[in-house]
Amino acid sequence: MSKMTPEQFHGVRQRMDLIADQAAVERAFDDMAQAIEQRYADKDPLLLCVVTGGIVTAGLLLPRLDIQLRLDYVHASRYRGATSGGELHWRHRPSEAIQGEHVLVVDDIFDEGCTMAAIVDACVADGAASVQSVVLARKERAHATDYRPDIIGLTVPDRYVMGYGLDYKNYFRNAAGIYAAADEDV
Ligand SMILES: O=P(O)(O)OC[C@H]1O[C@H](OP(=O)(O)OP(=O)(O)O)[C@H](O)[C@@H]1O
Ligand SMILES: Nc1nc2[nH]cnc2c(=O)[nH]1
Repeated sequence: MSKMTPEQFHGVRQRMDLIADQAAVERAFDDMAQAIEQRYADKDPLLLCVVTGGIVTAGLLLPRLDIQLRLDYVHASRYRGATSGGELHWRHRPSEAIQGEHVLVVDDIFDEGCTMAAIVDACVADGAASVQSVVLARKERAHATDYRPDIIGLTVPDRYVMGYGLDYKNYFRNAAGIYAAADEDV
């Protein structure tokens, strides 16, 4: 995994713009959790975290959910440390575990939408009883698919965003807010 120098890291941090502060993001998580509880109270869903970016979203949702549920993960990535997407690479697809389940796919962002659409299609192909999705953020842009997530925390501008699990060149996933990279850094 490639590294940034401290000078590069601090430069990106100084230039980035705040999109949603910690309080706004935490409120979005409360709303997402409420929507999930309403849909899945009696369904014993299988939450499917999309690694890596979805880890923080799943981790902040789980303790807010007071319902019977289980957790598994898929690992599918298009960006792989870059700021524009490419082909989807599957690294973990738990096909057998998905058969007959009410699956809720959990990810950090719906941008072009290709990643989520492909994961949802894969779950259907693997025999899920139902498949819905939740994302922390949806980008305000035209998407490359007709598929839309069922539950969306925040809408963010069409800029490269980071924080709360979203990376910039593998860094900033731990930022406690959602930030947009400056044009010169994208
Ligand atoms: O809507 P799309 O344009 O398809 O992009 C969304 C995907 O991009 C990011 O993953 P990425 O491929 O960067 O991998 P990561 O989870 O390791 O960050 C993000 O976590 C979503 O899964
Ligand atoms: N970190 C990050 N990952 C993405 N994947 C697709 N779009 C984005 C984005 O704006 N930021």
